[in-house]
Amino acid sequence: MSEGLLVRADGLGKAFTRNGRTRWACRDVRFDLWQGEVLAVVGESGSGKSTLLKLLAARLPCDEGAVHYDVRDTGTGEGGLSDLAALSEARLRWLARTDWGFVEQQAREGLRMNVSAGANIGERLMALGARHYGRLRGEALHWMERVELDTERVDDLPGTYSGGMQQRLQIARNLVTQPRLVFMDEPTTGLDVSVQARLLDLLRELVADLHLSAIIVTHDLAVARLLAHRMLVMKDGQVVEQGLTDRVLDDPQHPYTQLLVSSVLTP
Ligand SMILES: Nc1ncnc2c1ncn2[C@@H]1O[C@H](COP(=O)(O)OP(=O)(O)OP(=O)(O)O)[C@@H](O)[C@H]1O
Repeated sequence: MSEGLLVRADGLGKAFTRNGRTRWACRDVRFDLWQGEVLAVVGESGSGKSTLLKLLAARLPCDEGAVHYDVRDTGTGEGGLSDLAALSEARLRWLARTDWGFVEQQAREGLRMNVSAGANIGERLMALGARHYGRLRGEALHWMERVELDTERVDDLPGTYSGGMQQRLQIARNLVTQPRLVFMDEPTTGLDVSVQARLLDLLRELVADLHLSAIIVTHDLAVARLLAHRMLVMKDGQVVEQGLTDRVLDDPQHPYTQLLVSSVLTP
C-alpha cells in the first residue's frame, strides 16, 4: 500500500432506473485521497455530487468500480487498503461510527433533535461502549468549546439552537470519535453569509489542527478555494477536470470549468 493513501476511488459508477429509463448518476470517477488532504467535489445541481459522496461513504452500493479505504487494523488482522464492498456490515458500521464522520447539509438530519446537545455529542462514544457519565459530559463540554458553542447550553435541545449553531453541534458530534475522514454535503449552504464565513473558518481550523481528511460536496467555488487542497469538477455524472484547487480555479482547462469560474467572477 502507498504510505498515507486513505481512499482510492476506482472507476465508480451508479445508475438509477426511473420510469423504465436507466441513467448514470455518476460514472468512471477516479481519484486518490491522502491522509490530511481535503478534496472538494463541485458541479451544478444534478451533476452527481451527492450520489458520489454516498458511494464513497458506503451509503449506496456501486454499480461499477470500487472504493478502497485504508481500514485501521483493530487487532482483528483485517486492515490496510480494502474494498468497501468486501467488508462485512458490522465492519462498515464500525467505520461509519468511528473512523468516518458525515456532515449533512441539513443539520437536523445529522442530529437527534429529541435529546440534548450533550447527548448528541456523547452518542457516538456510547456506541463504542463509553458509559462513564463524567467522561461523556467532559467530552461533550470539550467538543462544544472546540466548535465555539456556549457550554452553558449543553443540556438544551438542538431545536433551540440557531441554524449555524446546529451545524457546529453536528460537527462536534462527528468529531468526538476522532475520525480520520469526514464527508460533508454542502455544509454551509442555506446559512446566512456571515454565519457561513465563520463556519468555514472553523472548519478550516479543525481540518488543519486535527490533520483530518475530508471530501466536501459543494456548488460554491469559494468553499472549495478556502478549504480544499484539490478539487474535482463534475458535469452530467462525469469528472471533467481535477487537480490542485488553485490550479483549477486560476487556470481552468475544461470549457465547463471555465464557464463555472467565469460565472462567479462576472457580476
Ligand atoms: N434515489 C434516486 N433515484 C433516482 N434518481 C436519482 C436518485 N438519486 C439521485 N438521482 C438522480 O441522479 C442524478 C444526480 O443526482 P445527485 O443528487 O447526485 O446530484 P447533485 O450534483 O448532488 O445535485 P444537487 O446539488 O442538486 O444535490 C440526478 O439526475 C438525480 O435525479
